Amino acid sequence: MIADILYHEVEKKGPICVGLDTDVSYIPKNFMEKFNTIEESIFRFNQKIIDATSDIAACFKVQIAYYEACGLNGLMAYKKTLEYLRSLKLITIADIKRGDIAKTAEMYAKAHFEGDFESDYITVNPYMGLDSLTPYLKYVKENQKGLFALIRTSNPGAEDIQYIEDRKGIRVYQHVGEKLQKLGLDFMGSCGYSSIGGVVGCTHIEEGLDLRKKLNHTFFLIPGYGAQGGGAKEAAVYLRNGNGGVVNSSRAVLLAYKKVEGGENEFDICARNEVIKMREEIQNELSI
Ligand SMILES: O=c1ccn([C@@H]2O[C@H](COP(=O)(O)O)[C@@H](O)[C@H]2O)c(=O)[nH]1
Repeated sequence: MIADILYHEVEKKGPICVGLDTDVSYIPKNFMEKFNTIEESIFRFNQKIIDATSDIAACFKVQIAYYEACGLNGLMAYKKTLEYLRSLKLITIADIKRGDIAKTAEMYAKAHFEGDFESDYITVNPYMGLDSLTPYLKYVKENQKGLFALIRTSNPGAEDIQYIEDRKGIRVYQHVGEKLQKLGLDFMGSCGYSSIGGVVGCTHIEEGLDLRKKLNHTFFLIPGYGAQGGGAKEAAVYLRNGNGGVVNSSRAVLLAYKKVEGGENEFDICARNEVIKMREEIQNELSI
């Protein structure tokens, strides 16, 4: 099960997921100019970030929107980035947030679990219902693939729909989390977590405590660190003995060089230092 592989990566390296949300405007000008195409600039930038962090990051999340925004050039960079990560046996999460009727989901599964854009995990939006997840499950069972399904997202507007309560005061996201955990019981790894994971933002500490307690077999992908205001305190509540989740940071890592004088010439080292700092902050919080 992919959950076991990710669990062991976290054990070895700590719970950090590096987010490769590579907006071309983040690439330092002098680096960008070394290459003839946007595709090559994006890919080579990612490659430097990956090489600088692969020993301290449990996994890498590639957010497809940043690549789609650059058209075919971007998608080529996306494909090459995933291939590079997989060639180094690093765990990949394709942040594609798909959600559609089962027949269409079948095509999304084929597109992102096989072929040009193959990834270990993909993110899905389960708010269309559990039938929209069914086509992915055969890949989870037979091909060591995994899902991270949205539960309680990190954005302020998460409250608009995810906080709607039933008559007993139970919120929509709590129902979603419980349904996903139940579905995940058929895909349990020996580590005690399922390959059907959940996305929970580290921007709200109270929800974190409750979710960690109730969803004891759900491995979490935890965005919201850094640029969205989440910190070690909020992220740590989702972890158990330092495991059971990976904390994503994208902008704070990719743009770390902007905080250092002359940093654009060593953006990869700045990214590495940011990951080390983040890992230390979370570890300190866990040891309190
Ligand atoms: O609830 C969610 C779900 C996904 N994301 C994604 O995570 C990263 C966050 O990027 P930062 O730059 O570290 O803020 C981004 O790819 C989002 O699409 C999320 O933020 N919240």
